[in-house]
Amino acid sequence: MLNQKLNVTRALNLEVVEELIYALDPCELKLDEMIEAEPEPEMIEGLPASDALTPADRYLELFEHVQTSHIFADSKTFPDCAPKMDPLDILIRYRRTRRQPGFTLRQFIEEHFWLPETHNSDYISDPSRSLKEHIDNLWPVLTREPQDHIPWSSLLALPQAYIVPGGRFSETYYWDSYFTMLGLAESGRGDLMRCIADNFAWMIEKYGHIPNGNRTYYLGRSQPPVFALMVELFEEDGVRGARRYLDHLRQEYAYWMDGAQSLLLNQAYRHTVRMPDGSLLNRYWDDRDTPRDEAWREDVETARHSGRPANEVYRDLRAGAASGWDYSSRWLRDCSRLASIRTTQFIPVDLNAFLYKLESTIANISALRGDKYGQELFRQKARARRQAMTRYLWDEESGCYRDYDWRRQALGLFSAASMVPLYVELATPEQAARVAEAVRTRLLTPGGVLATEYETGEQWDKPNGWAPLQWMTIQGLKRYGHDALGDDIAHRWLNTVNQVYQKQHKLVEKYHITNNTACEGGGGEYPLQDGFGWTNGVVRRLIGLYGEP
Ligand SMILES: OC[C@H]1O[C@H](O[C@H]2O[C@H](CO)[C@@H](O)[C@H](O)[C@H]2O)[C@H](O)[C@@H](O)[C@@H]1O
Repeated sequence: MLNQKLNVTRALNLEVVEELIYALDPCELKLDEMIEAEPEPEMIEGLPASDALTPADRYLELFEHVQTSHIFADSKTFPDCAPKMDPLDILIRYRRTRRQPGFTLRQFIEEHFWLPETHNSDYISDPSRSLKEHIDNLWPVLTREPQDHIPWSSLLALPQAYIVPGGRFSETYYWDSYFTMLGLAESGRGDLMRCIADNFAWMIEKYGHIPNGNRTYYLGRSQPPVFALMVELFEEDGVRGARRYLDHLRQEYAYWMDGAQSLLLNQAYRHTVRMPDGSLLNRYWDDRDTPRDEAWREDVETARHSGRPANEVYRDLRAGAASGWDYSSRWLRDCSRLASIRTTQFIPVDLNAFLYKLESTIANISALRGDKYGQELFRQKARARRQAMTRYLWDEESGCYRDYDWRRQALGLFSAASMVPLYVELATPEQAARVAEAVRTRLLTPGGVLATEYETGEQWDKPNGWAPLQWMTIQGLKRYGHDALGDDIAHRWLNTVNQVYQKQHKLVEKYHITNNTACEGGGGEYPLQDGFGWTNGVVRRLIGLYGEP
């Protein structure tokens, strides 16, 4: 039996190796060039560890049967179920019994799996509490203590406590955590901030990068790289010890730049793209090109109507999830069709601004440690990235940053991502003034700043406003002296969140912000979620700065 299990595990790993090899777009990098560029051992290093198979890998046709049978309304429910016994035994039992009279899938699943707990679903908020009190009282509800890993479950155990967003999101999320930490600092929870950062440092050591979230099915990708901003937050808020993360920052950088040195002009490999002038910029990527476990039904459906090779669509959907903007007109060739998604063909302005911050932070901490060589090396990388961004992502005519479609060699859409270069202070004062004007005239609404100008039915588009985008816009503007606009947006956003809180006594993931009366946001592939980690974080920070609305 043991040998049998080992063979299955090996077979699955080989499948992943093959996936990685064939998943590379031949137009981007030919196979023999790739082998020359990346020696074999390094490629194998990028694979998930053998104990990190996803539920789709483990349950094979049982997984597909569950996802297609609609026994759970949300595609994420089954991947989050923990098995009651060895998955291989479950699969064997399934194969043996599925055609027998009286077999029902729902009953089989309930007998063999623990369904996910919804920790905060029984939380009742106290309407007499102010917004600030409500948020401070919610931190313990959204906190998960380190726990033993349930064998074969998709949840990756973490060494320290962490905050989850809430609702269906019962695991930690990379970029959410930074915006959550802003509020934790304001609530005097430096202890939790440290735990969260240590968890991410631990994941860098264990997996070589910070995954989208602590689930096996999130290991193939990361999310907007904000670890450097977390480290900086420590210094600002007096939590000592930011310097000890230098090695982790450098390791995260190596993940994002993997393969870059061997790229010829116009070639791409994983997250890196060599531009026509020889400069290097980055894109979002996922090492897999299969339907996402947590959105399996949706992805299969999208690919079916795309008229494109399914694996290409899956990769672009996964890369879109890595961007944190899942989904948005930013990644679509045709704004009315998710199937036209081309995330891997875009050089995103926010991703490159975050990497500029990472390079600058490595340079700064190297200087503090007396490493002059490291300091100059990373200063130079940051300078080069800023130049390349100005060349390819800056739109002089409309005065804003835009994503760049490197395959078509054309600018993409303007969005609130244009504010990230201001947030990380890579824009010139002249560029910042023009971006401020573009935001004021094109994205400002009664309730805050829109993600984009386009109404597509996707959640990272009009009419939705999101907490992380408000925060980076407010602070980005203020960093360049546009205080009046920044303060105005802060008040609009506080008012939005408070209006809904007064009626419903909860904070949510995103808001509909185009009308004078704010309401809950919508759109996208899953229903609106309550909680909500990053909204709480940003609002708590703004209350500290501006007072209660
Ligand atoms: O289940 C679908 C997708 O859900 C996540 O994305 C959304 O929620 C995250 C947690 O708040 C947030 O970080 C992201 O910006 C949202 O769009 C998840 O991150 C995706 O990977 C997943 O496929």
